[in-house]
Amino acid sequence: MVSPQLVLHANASQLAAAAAARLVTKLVDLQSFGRIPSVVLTGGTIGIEMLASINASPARDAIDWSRVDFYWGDERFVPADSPDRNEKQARQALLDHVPVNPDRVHAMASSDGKYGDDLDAAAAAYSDLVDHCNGFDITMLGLGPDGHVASVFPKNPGVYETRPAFGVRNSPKPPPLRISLSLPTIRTSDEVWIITAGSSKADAVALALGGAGEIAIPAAGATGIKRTLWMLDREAAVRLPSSVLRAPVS
Ligand SMILES: O=C(O)[C@H](O)[C@@H](O)[C@H](O)[C@H](O)COP(=O)(O)O
Repeated sequence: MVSPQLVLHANASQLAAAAAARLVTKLVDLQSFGRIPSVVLTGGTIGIEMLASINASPARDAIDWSRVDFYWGDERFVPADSPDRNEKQARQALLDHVPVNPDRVHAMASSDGKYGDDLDAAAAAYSDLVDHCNGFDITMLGLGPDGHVASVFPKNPGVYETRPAFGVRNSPKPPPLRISLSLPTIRTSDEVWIITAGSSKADAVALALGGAGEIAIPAAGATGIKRTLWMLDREAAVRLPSSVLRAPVS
């Protein structure tokens, strides 16, 4: 397992802009080799701000958006038009403003979609979809103050999940019903980027990078095959020992 790489930024808006620039560059690079990149998007404040930053970037149109496969790390199991939907927020921030191929936007079902309110059927369908894609190029994740990534919460049954995707009930973070990729599936990604800002995340960052196990801190188990990249702002990094803070702050 590759050791995590740490990049620090001065504040949340610089972090979102830097993550956006990094994703644009990565997608252009992968497409220059004739690849159709598969990217796992995240919900959450920074995750959506990053997408909006891509949309505002002049480099946005350097990407052939019709040749990118989009997945989600998790989704709230609510009606499609709910403002809580990660998909809706991602579309508003970026996906509805670029010429994506609708067949390559692989959203997790909503509670008023094809599977109705059957959370387990909706999760099983996403499991089947993910089973047939051979891993991801980049999985982006936000981080909760409790160390959750996607909707894998500490000491919750989800930390033991081995299915590609699963239903979450009683999520500690509202809304209660969700679909999430499991940690083993996140680990099929070539690169995992954990992008987080703010002092409320500092303890979780320090525990995840300080050797905590994934049952207590699921972020500790969010690793990529080739790269695990932690992109932080100063506040989220404040509990890290100086020995870890080798990366220059931008
Ligand atoms: O659906 C979700 O809620 C997210 O996927 C979740 O994993 C999020 O990324 C973290 O909770 C961080 O969220 P914030 O950046 O808003 O704190």
